[in-house]
Amino acid sequence: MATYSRLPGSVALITLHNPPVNALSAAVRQGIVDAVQRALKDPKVTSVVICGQNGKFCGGADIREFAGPMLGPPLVPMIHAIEAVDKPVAAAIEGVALGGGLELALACHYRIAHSKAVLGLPEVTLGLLPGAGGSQRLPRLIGLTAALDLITTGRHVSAAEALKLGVLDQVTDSNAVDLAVEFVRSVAGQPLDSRRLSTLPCPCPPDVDSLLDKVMSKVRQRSRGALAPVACVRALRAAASLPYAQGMEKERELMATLFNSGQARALQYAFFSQRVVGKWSLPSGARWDNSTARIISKAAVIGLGTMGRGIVVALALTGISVVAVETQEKQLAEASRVVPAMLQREAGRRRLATPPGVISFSSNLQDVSEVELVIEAVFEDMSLKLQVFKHLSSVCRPGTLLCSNTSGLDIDQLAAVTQSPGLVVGMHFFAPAHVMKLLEVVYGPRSSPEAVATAMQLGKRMGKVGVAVGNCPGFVGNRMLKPYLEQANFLLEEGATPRQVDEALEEFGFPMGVFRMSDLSGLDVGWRIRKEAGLTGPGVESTRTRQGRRYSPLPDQMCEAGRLGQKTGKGWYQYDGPGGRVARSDPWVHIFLETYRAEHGLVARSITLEEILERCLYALINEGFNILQDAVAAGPEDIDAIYVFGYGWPRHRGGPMFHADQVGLGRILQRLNQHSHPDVPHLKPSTLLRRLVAAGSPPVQKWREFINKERVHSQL
Ligand SMILES: CC/C=C\CC(=O)SCCNC(=O)CCNC(=O)[C@H](O)C(C)(C)COP(=O)(O)OP(=O)(O)OC[C@H]1O[C@@H](n2cnc3c(N)ncnc32)[C@H](O)[C@@H]1OP(=O)(O)O
Repeated sequence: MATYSRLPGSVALITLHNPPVNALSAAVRQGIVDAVQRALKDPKVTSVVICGQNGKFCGGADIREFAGPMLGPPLVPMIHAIEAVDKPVAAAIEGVALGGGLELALACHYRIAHSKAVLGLPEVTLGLLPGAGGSQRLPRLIGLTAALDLITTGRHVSAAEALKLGVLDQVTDSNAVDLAVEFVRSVAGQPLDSRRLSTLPCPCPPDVDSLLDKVMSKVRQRSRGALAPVACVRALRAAASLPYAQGMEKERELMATLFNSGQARALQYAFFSQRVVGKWSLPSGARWDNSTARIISKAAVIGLGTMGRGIVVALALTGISVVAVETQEKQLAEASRVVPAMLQREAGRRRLATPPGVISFSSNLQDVSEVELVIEAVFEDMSLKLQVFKHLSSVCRPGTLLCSNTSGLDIDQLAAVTQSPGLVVGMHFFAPAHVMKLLEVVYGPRSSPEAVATAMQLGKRMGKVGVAVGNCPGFVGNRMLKPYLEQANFLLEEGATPRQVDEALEEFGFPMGVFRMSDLSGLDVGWRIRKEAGLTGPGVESTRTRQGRRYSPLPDQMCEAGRLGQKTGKGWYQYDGPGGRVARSDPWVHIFLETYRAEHGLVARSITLEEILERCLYALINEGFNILQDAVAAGPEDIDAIYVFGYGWPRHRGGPMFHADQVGLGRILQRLNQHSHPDVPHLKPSTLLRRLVAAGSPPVQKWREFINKERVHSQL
């Protein structure tokens, strides 16, 4: 709702009440409509201030209402009515003015904000555009060029930047509501025509068409199939070329198309998934709201390879003092040189004046004795990690949390060699660790709630999306990746080319197809893991069935030929040289594949894009169902957040489990059955998938409840 009060000196104060962010729900909109009417009718009122309760102006339209029928007064006429008021109206912006919240402020005649406020039109991130006049008013206020940037990226800006851009009239370090009240009193009675943004022309650069074309091609390239950024540019083209009323008509038309698109639903689901994963729970009953996190101020990182360096930077950026340990002198010297530069660069990118944390470098493990938390990031080798954990357990003071950045090794085994297994968890970062948003927090059967809570809290401080997951080989992300990679290799055996597979996946929306990705991360990573698993290496027979399952030796043979990817200048593609980035098809690979097929009596067939997507994605999704069934992930949102934030799954497709829901569980089951083969266990439909289909394919939002019920009745 919204409350109305009259302050001394003829100012009406309208306050939005809808915790936690004063979203514009039906009740709030109704409250605003009523309060504005009251202010208009009251002859003693000469000016109006709109603010939000509890230091938050407004977080925009109530996203939860998008799923249901439209109730209450619509936003657009409400906003028009505010602009039309013949008494000065000011928005007093504290906390946030986002989306519909900023659009409400743009309808006000003046905008005054607290210096800590954050403003923006993030609708594009929800698959929408600023559809309450924002796409037409903002460019009229700050010019087309700046509006294109804010609206197509959805980025949040500080009050200082908003003032510079001209979004705000004044910024204060003290109370924004008091200042706004004082301000509107001082302008009461002054003409308002020039303050109504809908009446102003849109300031455009002379080469407006070429600017719009350039931005359009940039968003198309960046958004890989997302509809909203393209619609945003179209709406801004209308603002630049049409009178306001016609521009609004275009905005309405574009919004209607977006609003009903599957992409908007997927992006809104992704918004809530990100929040759901923060409310973690463990099978033991420990949860985010009944477990206490420790506040870490001093940490250590062991191992300064690529991952370790990124983790050091991520920690230091939060203001934590870091002891960075590397026992190999050459690697230590290089890290001591490179890490401070990385830190400086990242601090600059985040607009921090100086990096807040202090880093000390050491080659001596003894130097971690005083820290509160250690993150081990040594080579992915179990015996080495066990040695490090044993050593840490004796060096660190009692109560120190010991974390491993392993990408899939057994956390419980590591915990077992320490004196306090309850204080051991996995903190699986993604490269580059100071940039990538995902953090898998892996709990073993003995990990304490405090250890999980501390790792999750630390992730949040580092700006990560932390997802608590159970302990199993590969955890969630890499466990699901295995069948995906496997299918991609099988497709090559059957007649596809790396480019064909990659193009299908990139068209789906991945930033990189599986083979380009593999070239980037290095083919030797998987090779080492397969050797450790006894799947390849000296003495292993070169057959296409290993350990009782279909196996493709193709990637092993690539490694044996020295083709390790970008670092060697050759992998599934060829590059300009070692470290080259531009992938070109390589005739060598085509001959290699033909020779391989001939040797194994395989006849290449033509493979459709549909088959590529089905086999790669449905194999991955099927493993997702197995993971839910095994309670390694608490719900589909956890898996989807992992894939969106760590594995390049296109956000406008919500995540693999959301995608399964959109495609239809019955269809996924039917296609898995079709592609299934006795020696490819990954394609055998999961029991959970079968049970969901048998239960009438409930929507993804109901799966958590369904799984819990099935578990109670021991059906899973
Ligand atoms: C005609 C259409 C016109 C306009 C369209 C729109 O306005 S679309 C909405 C545009 N607004 C946004 O995109 C803002 C979304 N919210 C945020 O970015 C953040 O929540 C915010 C406001 C920066 C606060 O961040 P913080 O980290 O402090 O909190 P958190 O994100 O955990 O949110 C707290 C709870 O509030 C819920 N919530 C936030 N915004 C909205 C919203 N606009 N509608 C509904 N609910 C919202 C959020 O889900 C959290 O609730 P929880 O129960 O914990 O999930």
